[in-house]
Amino acid sequence: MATDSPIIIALDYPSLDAALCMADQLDPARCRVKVGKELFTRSGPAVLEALHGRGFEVFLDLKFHDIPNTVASAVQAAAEQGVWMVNVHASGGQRMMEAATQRLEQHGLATHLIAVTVLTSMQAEDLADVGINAPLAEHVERLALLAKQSGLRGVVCSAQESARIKTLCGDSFLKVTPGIRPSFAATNDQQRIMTPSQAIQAGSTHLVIGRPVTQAEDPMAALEAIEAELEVA
Ligand SMILES: O=C(O)c1cc(=O)[nH]c(=O)n1[C@@H]1O[C@H](COP(=O)(O)O)[C@@H](O)[C@H]1O
Repeated sequence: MATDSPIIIALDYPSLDAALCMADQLDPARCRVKVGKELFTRSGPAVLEALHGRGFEVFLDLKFHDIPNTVASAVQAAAEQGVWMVNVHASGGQRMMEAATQRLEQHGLATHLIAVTVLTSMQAEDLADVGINAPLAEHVERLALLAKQSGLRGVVCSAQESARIKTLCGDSFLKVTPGIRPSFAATNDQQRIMTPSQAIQAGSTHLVIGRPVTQAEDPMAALEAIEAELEVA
């Protein structure tokens, strides 16, 4: 079932049952879902089949980062399982991203391939620790442009960077933004955050939201509060 909603709910759970318990409270007409490293490592492709069977479009968030051929093959494997979106780390470089893009094209696979720029949990000091002394925003811009030049459909970035990436890479280049914190939610380990409506106004095309919904006492009420906030924005 396709949805127009920009909301992607992160199903960060340690088991298939726990993830499906949450998915069963959600409506595939009102959000997409994201399967990340913990859930996929525990449950494998069965979780994709179960979510597809319930009508959800799935973002498989495994953030591939390896030599070009290995990443291209992993992206192909994800796309052949019918996922709506899959991602790689832009810092894997242009040849890696191009190999993945070309592999999808060669096999006629329509899955959206996007690249992580700088994780939303990171700040400038964290980049400096790994030898990147450019200002954080500049490094995000560099990686977004590299992803675009490599034929990718968009990036994962913080909503704080969406406006600048929109100017540099255009409206149709996807800006998928985690680190979304509605006014009622805790920050947790995220650093570069924005509210849902601020993020959309800044040019984010998709909002990745995990704990503010999945750990809410009433997850559907939390999702509805976010939808209401977006409608009035
Ligand atoms: O690729 C991602 O989805 C991602 C990239 C990033 O820079 N930051 C980030 O938080 N994420 C993911 O987005 C989700 C955010 O979840 P919450 O912090 O619970 O809303 C988690 O599943 C993260 O793995």
